[in-house]
Amino acid sequence: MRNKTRKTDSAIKAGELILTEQPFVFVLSSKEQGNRCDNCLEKVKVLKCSGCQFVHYCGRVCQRDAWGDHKWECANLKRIAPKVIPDGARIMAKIINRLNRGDGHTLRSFYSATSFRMWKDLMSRNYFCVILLLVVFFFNLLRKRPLSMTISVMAINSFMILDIDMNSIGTGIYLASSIVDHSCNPNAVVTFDGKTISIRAIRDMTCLDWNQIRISYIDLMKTPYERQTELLNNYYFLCQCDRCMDENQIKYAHAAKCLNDNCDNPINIPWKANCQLVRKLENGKVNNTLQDGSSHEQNGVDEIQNGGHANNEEINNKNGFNIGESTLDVVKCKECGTKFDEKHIETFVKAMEVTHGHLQSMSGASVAYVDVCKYCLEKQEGVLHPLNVMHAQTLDHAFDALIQVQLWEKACVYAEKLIPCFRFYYGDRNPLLGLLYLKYAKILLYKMDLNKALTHLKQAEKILKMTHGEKHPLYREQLVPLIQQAMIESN
Ligand SMILES: C[S@@+](CC[C@H](N)C(=O)[O-])C[C@H]1O[C@@H](n2cnc3c(N)ncnc32)[C@H](O)[C@@H]1O
Repeated sequence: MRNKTRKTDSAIKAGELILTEQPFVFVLSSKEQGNRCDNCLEKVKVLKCSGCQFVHYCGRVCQRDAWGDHKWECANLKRIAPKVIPDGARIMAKIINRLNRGDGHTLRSFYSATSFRMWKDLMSRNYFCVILLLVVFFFNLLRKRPLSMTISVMAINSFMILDIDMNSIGTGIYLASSIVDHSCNPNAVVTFDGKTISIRAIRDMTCLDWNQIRISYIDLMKTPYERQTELLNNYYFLCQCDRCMDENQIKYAHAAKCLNDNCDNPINIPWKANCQLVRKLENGKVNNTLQDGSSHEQNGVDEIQNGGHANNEEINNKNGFNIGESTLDVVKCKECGTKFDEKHIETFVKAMEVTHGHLQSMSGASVAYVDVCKYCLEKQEGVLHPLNVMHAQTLDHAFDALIQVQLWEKACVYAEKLIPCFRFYYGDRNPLLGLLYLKYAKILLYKMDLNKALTHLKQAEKILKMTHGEKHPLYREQLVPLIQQAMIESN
């Protein structure tokens, strides 16, 4: 596959496209079956394949385009009843089909004019991770090495395909793009137009060195510890990026608001036994610093094998960590000296516990609940720091839920509070921040608050031009017409 690549020897400006590529294999999520075309992933009227009665296409062009891959799948799908096929199984079958056709050793996907990756490169490069994964998860389940190897490579190298609103609609393996490592403070971003992946720089670079390019593999609005755990569990490395090690990220993540209204210093109150905010490596070992300042050390390998969970009770007992005792009566703002008494601490702990419970119950749900979010936000008001990650997550859910039920006024209030949180957790050059500005501006436009709408549309333009490029449908078909509308209406 001759991808659109970029020269490696000249400087790169933020916003430049550095790679665009078609997938080696991909699948549309089963939850999207019947809503989107299985080939171009467009959300349009679709018709079922008359052969397998499972996949849907928007028309003859896509059906013909997909036939090379679907032919084999179609014949096999016909034999399955009921047709409930997990996405993982479907993509796995597609990989096996490609490998049987010999594409694993022949299909080259270029990330520069002369350098490329093939499926077999993924198998060998991720060898350590694959072996680890085999030992931990699959050893007893899958004794056929080639099959389990394929599953491991698939897990580590797959990309979630996102729609225009950054919702997941499928999974794809992109051979060249899979060269890129992770950072929670990335210098490049991934976007999709249908199934086409694009990687753009979001920082200026002196040249294109693929060893230095970093994208984010995960949602960044989490504590460093949660991000590290997710990366450890799914990608088998301990993230030590500057954002994970940033004291500010750790300080604000679970912070209380200072009782002094004129002080915005984050206050750290231990709210949950054994709650960790970051994993640190010291002398090759993971040092889990607890929120109360005490710490314990663990061997990095042990940490990986246990997924970071196995020793929780043991740590708890060892440290004798107990909320409600000595640590709590000394909570005092380091900036202004304001003291927290037992009642304030109890209110904070309660707000954190309530929020934690509700966020967990909403995390798997496809929609957030307005009343639940409002209840949590009332408990958080004046208690949690405005940049506390759980406050940010609640606001995020609340904003989406309010848009669903068209409660525009309240949505605007939450959007205002959400913007600084997005900047803090996602950074200033993140597609989600651009989208937030766009969604907020749409509401402002509807409310005829034209000047403010235009200001926010300009913010969205600045970010989305860099992350998506001017040719992307989000920029061309959504943002530009809204800017034109706002300009015409405000004149
Ligand atoms: C999709 S691959 C990325 C490319 C990989 N470095 C390669 O050459 O194939 C994902 C794997 O790369 C490694 N990786 C990615 N980001 C990393 C980081 N920040 N630190 C350490 N290892 C990382 C992990 O082993 C992870 O499972």
